[in-house]
Amino acid sequence: MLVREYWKKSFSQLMKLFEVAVKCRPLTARERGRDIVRVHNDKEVLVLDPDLSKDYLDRIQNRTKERKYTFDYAFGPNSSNLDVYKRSVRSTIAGVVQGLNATIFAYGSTGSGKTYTMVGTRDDPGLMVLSLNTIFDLIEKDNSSDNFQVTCSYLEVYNEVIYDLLEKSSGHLELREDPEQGITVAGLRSIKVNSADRILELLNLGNSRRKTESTEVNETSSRSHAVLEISVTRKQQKEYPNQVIRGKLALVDLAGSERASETNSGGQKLRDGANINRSLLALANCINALGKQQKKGLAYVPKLTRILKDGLSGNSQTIMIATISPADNQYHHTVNTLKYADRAKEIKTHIQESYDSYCNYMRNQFALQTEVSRLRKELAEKESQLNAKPEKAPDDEISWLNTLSQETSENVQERINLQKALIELEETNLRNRKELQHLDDAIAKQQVIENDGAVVQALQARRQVILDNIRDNDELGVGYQKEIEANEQRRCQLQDMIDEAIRNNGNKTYLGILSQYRLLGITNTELQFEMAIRDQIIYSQREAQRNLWNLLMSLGLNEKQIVELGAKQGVTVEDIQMTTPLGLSNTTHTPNMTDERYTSLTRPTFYDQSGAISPCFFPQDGEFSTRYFPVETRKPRAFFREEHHTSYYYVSHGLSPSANQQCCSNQPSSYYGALDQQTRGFHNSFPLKSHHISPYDESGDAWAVANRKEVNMNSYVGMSSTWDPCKGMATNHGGINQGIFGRLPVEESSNKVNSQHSYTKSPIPARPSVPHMLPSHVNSKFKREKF
Ligand SMILES: Nc1ncnc2c1ncn2[C@@H]1O[C@H](COP(=O)(O)OP(=O)(O)OP(=O)(O)O)[C@@H](O)[C@H]1O
Repeated sequence: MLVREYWKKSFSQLMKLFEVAVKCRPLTARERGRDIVRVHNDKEVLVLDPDLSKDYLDRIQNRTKERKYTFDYAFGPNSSNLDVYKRSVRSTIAGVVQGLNATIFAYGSTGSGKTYTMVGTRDDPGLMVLSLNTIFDLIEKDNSSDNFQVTCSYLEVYNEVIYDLLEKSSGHLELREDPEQGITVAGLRSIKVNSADRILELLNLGNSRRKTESTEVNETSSRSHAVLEISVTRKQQKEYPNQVIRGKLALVDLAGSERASETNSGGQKLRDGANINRSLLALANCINALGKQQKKGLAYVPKLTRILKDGLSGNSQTIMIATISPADNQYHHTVNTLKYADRAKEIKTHIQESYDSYCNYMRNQFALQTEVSRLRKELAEKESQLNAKPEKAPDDEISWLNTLSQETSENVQERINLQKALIELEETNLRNRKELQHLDDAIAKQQVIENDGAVVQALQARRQVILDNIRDNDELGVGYQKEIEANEQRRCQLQDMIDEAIRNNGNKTYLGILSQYRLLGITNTELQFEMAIRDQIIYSQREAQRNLWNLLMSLGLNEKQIVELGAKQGVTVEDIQMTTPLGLSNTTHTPNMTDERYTSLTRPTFYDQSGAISPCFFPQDGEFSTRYFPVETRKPRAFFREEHHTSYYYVSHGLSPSANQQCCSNQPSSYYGALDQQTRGFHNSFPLKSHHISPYDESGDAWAVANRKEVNMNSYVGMSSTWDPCKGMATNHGGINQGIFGRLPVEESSNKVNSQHSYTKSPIPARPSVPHMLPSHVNSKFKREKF
């Protein structure tokens, strides 16, 4: 398959960029405990309460410690490494041969089976060996006549020091930032491999050099993170002769995720534990920033995160294999691992968000690059003309022009880089501030409700790291700002020189192009920057609006009172959920606030299973649908859009979105795509997978539920005119289609969306907070002039 086609295909599989699999190992011969883990439907993991004495009453009153989670894949104790590989990993490996990056890492507490899963045994080879087998198979079957080279390196990170596991007595290795290759480990041995046969041997050799300790939980517990990197270099012969494509696959066997205190360690081991956890925390942050560029100025980025940067960012595919033990005495570790893996599912949302901005960014970049290369070509032509006719332009003049052209080009490039860095910094800071708010919420919730000292301490430590990052980023931003000012000064000087030369020199065309080139470069950069700032301002204003709502509600006012109070002052107060559809509708849409469901703490927001607010939904009413599809019909349909997203969900009962015609069946249909105001059409839409009539359809009305797996795992989008999905009962919405975006409960048989954590049952404690302001170092020129 051509690389281009592969990319097209892989974009459609974008939502598979991050997947979570859980693998439960069998009880070992030494373990005498009870098996408390059950795997259902290849996706669900049920952890039973280790306390057998809990009775039926405890169970129905939800007092047991039984926990249930759903993942992309779940494997029980009878699954072999090959089973795990075939279902969850194999499809990813094909991408590596086509030049994509992928990271597969095993996460779990000590003794849960990480090394077994990654390395395996002769009878049950692990993911490292199986992946290499596939790579060689694919290369053998490739009929493109391209040349391939496969190399492996194997390193460990122990206490923030890097060692080469393929070297007998490796010293400490250093990380280097290479402008072409990104982050590299200086002096790391990279072995050319021609077949997968040797790899298990090499891995075993490497593993025997890993730092292991006997902890209370595991006799030979790995105290380090081990990274096997397989690099596939493909030299193309036909499509783009001699173009080299590199795909990297990182297979990571992390150190045990248990807390230092849990392994009963002290001294050196305690320090190991701290470093292991620091790396894990950073890895989690890095994964959370998936799809983003490397963020500048983070206070400290641990080695493991830096090493894995390429494989965790951009459009790399990442698979997390969470390993658990079925033993009852491992209950806490098992639940902690599953909770962490469950949280990792949120990463998909980030990917979607960053993909949208990534697409915009790529479009701008492409336009800019095309323009720049056109002008470069013109410049080169003019230069060759000048060289060909030296009598018309003396040598010193040509060299002066060359220098001027070179400096102009550097000045433009520097400006682009600085603006890009500043934008990235702003994005990092926004994310940091958002996380800070979440942490404040979580700390408040812990202090008020659950009062778990250890959790509060961990949250506060994380809070401090974020605060440090914000401070460092602010300082860095001021530095960038100064560099931009210097760049601007140089730009003015260069412009003066060009203007002067145009006035005095006959070679006007050349200088004119140079000037145009410089101007276009700057204009493009500024446009890009302006767009990013605009996005940020819109985002910040929404945040500020939300914060103000929280603030007002924490003072004991409910929404109705706030709206009335505003009306008395002649101020129109918009609902917190309200977001004007960008350029699509001028009418203000406000949900019916007199509805008795919307009392002060019961916002029409859904909460996910951890109690955090799930991505906001954006309801659109029937009027909006009619605007786009004026054909009179009784079939309800609705469009809705998530906040900060430009694409819309279309949900209908038996109506196609494109032709506004009856679908072949009377099933609920749901699509994801873009609305066009001009043509009033729904473009580039694609149907959402496996929509089905669910138990929510009880009302007999059009409550369509679409599995949004491609977009955000486990989230569902739907609509109804007479059905309240939160209460699980029929209700009267006065004929208005209600757009809902939420998560399904674990038990699909329940007929409520998110019944366990619906807004009526778990309100998030009110938190006084101040509106978020733009960081002070945002380019003040844009702030003043444009907004
Ligand atoms: N699927 C499995 N089938 C049989 N035995 C297994 C399986 N998974 C793990 N084991 C056994 O469980 C024990 C612990 O496994 P392993 O060393 O892989 O754990 P680990 O998570 O890497 O631990 P640590 O973090 O302490 O290094 C080993 O004896 C291993 O052989």
